[in-house]
Formats: sequence, structure tokens, C-alpha cells
Amino acid sequence: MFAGQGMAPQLKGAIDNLIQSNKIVVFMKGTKQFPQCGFSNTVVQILRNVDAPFETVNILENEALRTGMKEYSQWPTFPQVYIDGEFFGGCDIMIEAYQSGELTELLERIKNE
Ligand SMILES: N[C@@H](CCC(=O)N[C@@H](CS)C(=O)NCC(=O)O)C(=O)O
Repeated sequence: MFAGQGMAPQLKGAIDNLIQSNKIVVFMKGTKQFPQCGFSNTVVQILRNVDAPFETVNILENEALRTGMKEYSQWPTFPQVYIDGEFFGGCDIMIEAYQSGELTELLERIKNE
């Protein structure tokens, strides 16, 4: 199946907009204040630790978004982290990038764009 094939154009447009208007956005289970899954919680804690401003979108509140994001990102699970308009990864990738310093480097690079 081609990416985006089964997705309503309005939904795709809304996702595009969220990703483009926030430097960091996390599609996750629960909210920043109340994560409802350990993987999502880990990502929130990492972003807090690196002091990065970020938005979150609770995919548990919208089943179409939950299904749609898997297709949009071609990634089967949550959290899904977008940085600077691009899909960055899930929890494992975030942990790795945090521990290696790659995340801090990337955030420094895009900070003043
Ligand atoms: N290894 C994954 C862990 C995340 C994961 O396994 N998430 C599951 C359970 S919370 C998930 O989103 N499943 C699909 C769904 O619930 O729709 C990562 O690095 O992000």
C-alpha cells in the first residue's frame, strides 16, 4: 500500500499542519501532564531533561488519528516523535539519541532556525 493511500485528505492536512507548526511534536498515549503509557512517558521525560519545548497530541482521544498516524509515519507504534518537520523515531530511538548526545546536537542545530 502506498503511504497516505487510505487516509482522508483532511486528516493528512491536519497532521501536516501539526508537524509543520511545531518544532517538536509527540504523538503519544496520554498527555504531557498525564502520559498513559511507559514508552510515551519516557519520551516526555527525555524532552524535559534536554529542556526542549514540545507539543503533544493524545492519539487515544481519536481512533482515526491513531490509525492514520501509523500509515502517515509508516511506523506501527506510539510514541512517534517529529522534530523539525521530520519523523525522528519512537521511544527506543529517542533513548539512543539522548544517550549518544545526538539529540542534544540536533536540538542545538535547529534551535535558532
Ligand atoms: N519499541 C517501541 C515501543 C512502543 C510500543 O511498543 N508501543 C505500543 C504499545 S504502547 C503501541 O503503540 N502499539 C500500537 C497501538 O497501541 O496502537 C518504541 O521504541 O517506541
